[in-house]
Amino acid sequence: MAETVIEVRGLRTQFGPHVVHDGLDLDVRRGEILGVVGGSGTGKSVLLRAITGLVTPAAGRVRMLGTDMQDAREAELDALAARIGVMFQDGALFSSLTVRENVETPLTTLSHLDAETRESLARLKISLAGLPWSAGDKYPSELSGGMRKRAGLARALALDPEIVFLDEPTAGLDPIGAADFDELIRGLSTALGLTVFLVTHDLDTLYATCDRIAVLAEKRVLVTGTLDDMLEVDHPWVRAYFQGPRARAARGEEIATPPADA
Ligand SMILES: Nc1ncnc2c1ncn2[C@@H]1O[C@H](COP(=O)(O)OP(=O)(O)OP(=O)(O)O)[C@@H](O)[C@H]1O
Repeated sequence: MAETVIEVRGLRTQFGPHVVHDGLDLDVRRGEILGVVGGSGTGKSVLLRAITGLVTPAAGRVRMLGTDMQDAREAELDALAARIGVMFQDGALFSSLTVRENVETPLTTLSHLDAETRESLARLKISLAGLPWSAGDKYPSELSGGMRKRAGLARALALDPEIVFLDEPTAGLDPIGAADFDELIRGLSTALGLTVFLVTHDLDTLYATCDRIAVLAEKRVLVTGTLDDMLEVDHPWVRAYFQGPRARAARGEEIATPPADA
């Protein structure tokens, strides 16, 4: 079995009295695309932020790429940060910088790179994310939503990460743009051996890209498994989500239409 690159044990996160996760365990394996799903407010984004060190857990442990994050020194956390990439829901680009400058930002941490090499690497990542060369000279406000997402992905890929975290990458995209993005993620994962932690509500994305699914409910990871495994899970939310009409459509099953005179 593939190496575990993220190991979460007994995670508790809370904001004041509001407990989001309690006793949450999760393993992510090298090279897989793990889809993280759950109802609105179940803590998918907070889990992504807790694993990437942007939210401090109230209890529990996160071990990523061999580093115990709660015991690590600052230098170790910096080294770890260079091995992961994060794409936030809105792209989180700096509006006053061009796309190229945005993608160059993480590269400035590599002091041995001169400006010309930084620019070439940024351009490479921009085209890897499926954007035309010319997009590098544009400001985020000059791009469509789909292009902004690709720019966010290019920035997440800037440092050749081993793991990328994607928070609802297809939200707000039209179905064709979303399908293109799914293909891009799958292609990058295969070509680069990337591990992908993918938070999504999008059933089509799950079916098109994910190797495994983790379902968040009741403050923890309720179940993990393949999409086929999800059909066997006897839990009201899991049943409604994976056996509802949208899931059936995503699987390509025919949906029975009521007779005209019904
Ligand atoms: N910085 C914060 N301060 C206080 N509460 C927060 C903060 N961030 C998130 N929360 C709360 O934590 C809970 C989980 O939020 P999160 O954004 O992770 O949900 P989600 O599962 O990603 O939801 P959605 O599917 O709607 O995006 C919510 O109740 C949210 O209000």
